[in-house]
Amino acid sequence: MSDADPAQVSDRAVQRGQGQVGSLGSGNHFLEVQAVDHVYDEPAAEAFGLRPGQICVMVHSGSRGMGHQICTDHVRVMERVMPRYGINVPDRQLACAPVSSPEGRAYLGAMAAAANYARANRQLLGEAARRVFARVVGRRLDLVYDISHNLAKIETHRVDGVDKRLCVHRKGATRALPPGHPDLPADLAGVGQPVLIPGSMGTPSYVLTGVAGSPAFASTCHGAGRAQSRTQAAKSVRGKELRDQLEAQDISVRGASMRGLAEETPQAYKDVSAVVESAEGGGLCRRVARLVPVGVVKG
Ligand SMILES: Nc1nc2c(ncn2[C@@H]2O[C@H](COP(=O)(O)O)[C@@H](O)[C@H]2O)c(=O)[nH]1
Ligand SMILES: [Mn+2]
Repeated sequence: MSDADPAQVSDRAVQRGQGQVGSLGSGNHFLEVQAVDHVYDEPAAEAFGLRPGQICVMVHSGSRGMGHQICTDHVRVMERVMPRYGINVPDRQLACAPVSSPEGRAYLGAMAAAANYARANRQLLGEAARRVFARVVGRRLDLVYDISHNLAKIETHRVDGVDKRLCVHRKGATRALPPGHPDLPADLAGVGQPVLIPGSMGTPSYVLTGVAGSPAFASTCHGAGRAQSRTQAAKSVRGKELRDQLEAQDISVRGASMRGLAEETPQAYKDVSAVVESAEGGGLCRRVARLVPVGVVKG
């Protein structure tokens, strides 16, 4: 993102980022080998380079400790300056300042820097996957799309017939540009932006595309979303038992810890197919392909 302002990133954040670049991270982050098991829209799938039976790699990772530190640093600043702007919030996590204020601009600049770091991080993870695929199966991996989520960006949207500059904050959400959007590269102009909605390590994930007339500022959900807390999930199953169950369904699982695996049990997530159907029904996006897990690495 060209509006990144590295001067707004603290030394502590840089330090945390330096040690982690090229790593997956724990929790819901993953690198998953998947197979395309259903295509809903052949022309769109073809434009994205997807076909039935094809093997893909989906990577979910972000700005790691650097992003976390940036958030901590700037929330602290926001808390301090809120009274100056007459802002009162019920929870400190909602601490904020006007977008155009020095504090608001500083945070947006730091957040854009974190988004660039996250992209570099995913490029390294993608490159590692490419090298393994080239060495082991002699095949190339081509990029379908790389997109951030949990990000605020300044964008232009038409509101009541007038173009407006808005700060669009996508939390638990991702961008879904419709066909013909000026920010799309030429090869995607006729189809729209590829949208990735992962499910869980034991259920399908989806590739969708943005649609015209979205009522959500060209946004949709990013993922099925949790149905159970990590504690509830870890109480419901043991990591080893879960890994055996998934292996019995021909899904290979590698995780940094058994407790971490249990916290990520598929039952801890909502039914991704139902979530995707409602997003499509709500006019936010359109299904292109369904992918099923073959092997998953959890950090
Ligand atoms: N295909 C997989 N999907 C997974 C896995 N672990 C979590 N998830 C899904 O990803 C999203 C992440 O969304 P976020 O907004 O919380 O970052 C989450 O909601 C799940 O639906 C996995 O191992 N494989
Ligand atoms: Mn995420």
